[in-house]
Amino acid sequence: MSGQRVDVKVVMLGKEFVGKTSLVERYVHNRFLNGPYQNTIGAAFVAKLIHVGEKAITLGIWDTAGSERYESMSRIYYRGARAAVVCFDLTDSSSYARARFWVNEVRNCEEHCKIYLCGTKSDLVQNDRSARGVDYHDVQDYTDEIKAKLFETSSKTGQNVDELFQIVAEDYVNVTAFQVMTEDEAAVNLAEKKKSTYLFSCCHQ
Ligand SMILES: Nc1nc2c(ncn2[C@@H]2O[C@H](COP(=O)(O)OP(=O)(O)OP(=O)(O)O)[C@@H](O)[C@H]2O)c(=O)[nH]1
Repeated sequence: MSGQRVDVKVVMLGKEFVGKTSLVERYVHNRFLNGPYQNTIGAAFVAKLIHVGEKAITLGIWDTAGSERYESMSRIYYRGARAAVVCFDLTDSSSYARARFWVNEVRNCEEHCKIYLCGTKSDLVQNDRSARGVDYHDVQDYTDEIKAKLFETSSKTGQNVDELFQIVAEDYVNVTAFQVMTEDEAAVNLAEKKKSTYLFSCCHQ
């Protein structure tokens, strides 16, 4: 993948063991690795081409290490990101507290980075509702407050995984289209302004 042009930098953030790598594995390779847990060291990069309508764009996904040992390194990876997928494990309330930490970090440092909160391992809470450690409504309220989007995913079953990254890509395309539009509008306004300034100055000479 080296040298590949990336349109959108996406960073995966969240406490260790919440399932960031599994989410990327499911999305990019459509598989769920059942073997023993291996923590990410530093970060891993993968690129994926995705279509939004007629438009093809490449997501460059940085999967960071969740261990607090690598916290300062993770900061390097969200620099310049347009989307942050901030993950927490739906069965583990401490991982939700950690997710809020990352949300604050990103909001303070990257004003153009959109935030997607992702509650992982939804298969575990679907099978056993008492396993849920994070209240859905609390998270939804927080998501609204920070103007983010919320997904509950399972990398095991694949639930909502493609949908999450598709929305990331769509939001990017829409925001870019909006920026182009406003830039075009600004150019028109400027041209209009120049014309009227010219008329004004002609009439008053
Ligand atoms: N049941 C279930 N288990 C999951 C799911 N996603 C991940 N896991 C398991 O959770 C453990 C941690 O998953 P990882 O994807 O390695 O977690 P991570 O967030 O990348 O961890 P770090 O690399 O340490 O930051 C593994 O044992 C996975 O098999 C899921 O959707 N459902």
